Amino acid sequence: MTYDIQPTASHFIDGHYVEDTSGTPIPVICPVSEEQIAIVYAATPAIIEQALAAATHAQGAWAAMTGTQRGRVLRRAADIMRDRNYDLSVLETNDTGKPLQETLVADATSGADALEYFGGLAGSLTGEHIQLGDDFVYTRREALGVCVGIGAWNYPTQIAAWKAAPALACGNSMVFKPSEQTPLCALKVAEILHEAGAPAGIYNVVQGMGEVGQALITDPRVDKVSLTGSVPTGRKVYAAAAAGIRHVTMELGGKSPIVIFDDADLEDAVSGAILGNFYSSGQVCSNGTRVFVQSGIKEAFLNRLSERLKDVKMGDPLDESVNFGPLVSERQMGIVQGFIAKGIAEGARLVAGGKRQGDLGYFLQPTVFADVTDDMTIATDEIFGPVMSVLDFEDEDDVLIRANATDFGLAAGVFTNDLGRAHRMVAGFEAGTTYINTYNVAPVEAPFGGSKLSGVGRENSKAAIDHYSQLKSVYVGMAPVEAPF
Ligand SMILES: NC(=O)c1ccc[n+]([C@@H]2O[C@H](COP(=O)([O-])OP(=O)(O)OC[C@H]3O[C@@H](n4cnc5c(N)ncnc54)[C@H](O)[C@@H]3O)[C@@H](O)[C@H]2O)c1
Repeated sequence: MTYDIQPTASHFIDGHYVEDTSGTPIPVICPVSEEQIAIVYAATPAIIEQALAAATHAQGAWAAMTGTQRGRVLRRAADIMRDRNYDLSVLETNDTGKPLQETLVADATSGADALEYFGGLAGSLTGEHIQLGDDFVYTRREALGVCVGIGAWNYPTQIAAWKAAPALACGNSMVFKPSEQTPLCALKVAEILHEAGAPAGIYNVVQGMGEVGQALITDPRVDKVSLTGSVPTGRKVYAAAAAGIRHVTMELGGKSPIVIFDDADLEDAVSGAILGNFYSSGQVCSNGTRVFVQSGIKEAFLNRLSERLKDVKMGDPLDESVNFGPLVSERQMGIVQGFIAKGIAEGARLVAGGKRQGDLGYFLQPTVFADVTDDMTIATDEIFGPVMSVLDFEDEDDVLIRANATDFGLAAGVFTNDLGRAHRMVAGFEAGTTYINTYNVAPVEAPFGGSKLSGVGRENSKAAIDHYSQLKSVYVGMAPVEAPF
C-alpha cells in the first residue's frame, strides 16, 4: 500500500468495502517501477451475488426519488472528486503509468464533469404529451433497472464515472467491473458517490477478469450492459447480452484516420497528430493512427513532427514536467513492439522511435512510420500504443475512400483551411466522432462513440439519456370504449 488514498479492499458493495481473499489474486503492478503496489482479489460467486442483490434492492427507491434529488448527489460527488483531484490523479498515475500532467486534467476532472453534467440534467428528464382528439398519450421516461458497466484500462476513473453518471441520473443502479489491469480508481468513484449521498447499493464495484464480466452480464436481474473495451471482447459481451435481450452500449476500438491537406495550418496539424497518437502513450481508443498527409505538405509535416518530438520528456510520470509515460503493462509493451517489428518487416520507413527506452518500466519511444501503405498491418490493426503511421495521398475523393476503408468507425479528423472541404470530409467520414482542425477532444456535452465495429450507442451528452432510460407509453381513453361485439 503506497498511498493513503489506496482503496482498503477489493470490492465496494452496498455502501462499503468488502474483501474476499478466496478469489483469484490480481496483483497491481506499477508500470514505472514494475513493482507490485497493491493486490485485489477477483470476485467470487458470493461477491457477485452480493453486488447484484444490493443493486437490485436499492434501485427502486433511487428511481422513485425526484431527478433533482438524484442530481444533487451526483453534483456533490463531482465537487468531492474535484477537491481530491490531486490524490486521485496520483493513484491513477500509479495504476496506469500515465503522466501526472495528464491525469490532473483528463481523468478525475473528466469524471467530475460527467457527474456534474448528468447531475444537472437529472431534474429535467421528462416524457411527453401527445394529444389524440379527446384521448391522449403521455410517456414516462423510466429507468432500465440494474446496469452492468465493464471498463478498459486506459481511463479507469473516467470510464467508471462516464458510465455511473448517466446511469444514476436516470434512476438505475450499477455494478461496475473495472479492468483487471487498473482496478483501483473505480473503487474511489464508488466511495465518493456514497460519501455524496448515493444510497447503499446504487453503485457497486467488483473486481475480476472476463469470467466475472460474463457472470454479471448473464444474470437475469441485469437490464443493461455498457462495455468499454476491444472489438473481440465487444462481440462476446454483446452476444451474451443478446441472449437476455438486454440493452447495450458498446464503446470499442478503432483505427481512425486524420487527413491533413496541403492548405492546413502546419503547427495545428502536427499538434493534432501528436494528440491523436502519443497522448497517454498512444493508449486512447479514438486515436488517429492513420495520418494521411497530402504530398505538398508531407516533408514539412515530417520535419516539424521530428522537431516537436525532441520535446518529449519520458521519466517518472509523477514528475509534472514529464509528458510521456510507460505503457500499462509488460504484455502491452510486447504487443506494441511486435507491431513495430511488423512495420519494419513490411517495408514502412521508420522515421522516429521504435525502441524501448531504458530497461526499467514499460517505456516505448514515440514511433513514427512514413511511406505506410493501406494494406500494411500497422495501417489496418489497432495497436493501442505510441505508433503513428503516415500515409501519402493526392486527391480528396480518393483519401476519403481510403480513410473509410476499415471495419472500425470510432473517430476521424481533417485539417484544412478550406471550410467547404472540411465539412464535405466530415459528412463523408464513416465514424461516430469527428473533428475539424483539432483532434481527440471529448467534452461531456458532446456525444462520444463509434459506428461500424467501433460500437453501439453514445456516451456523454443528452444522447446518453436515451441509452440509460426507456419510454413507457400511457394511452388515456376519454370516450366510451367501442368494441365489435
Ligand atoms: N470506444 C471507447 O470509448 C474506448 C475507450 C477506451 C478503450 N477502448 C478500447 O479498449 C481496448 C483496450 O482496453 P482493454 O485491453 O482493457 O480491452 P479488453 O477488451 O481486453 O477488456 C475490456 C474489459 O472487458 C473485460 N472482459 C474481457 N473479456 C470479457 C468477457 N468475455 N465478458 C465480459 N467482460 C470481459 C475485461 O476484463 C475488461 O474489464 C482497445 O480496443 C480500446 O480501443 C475503447
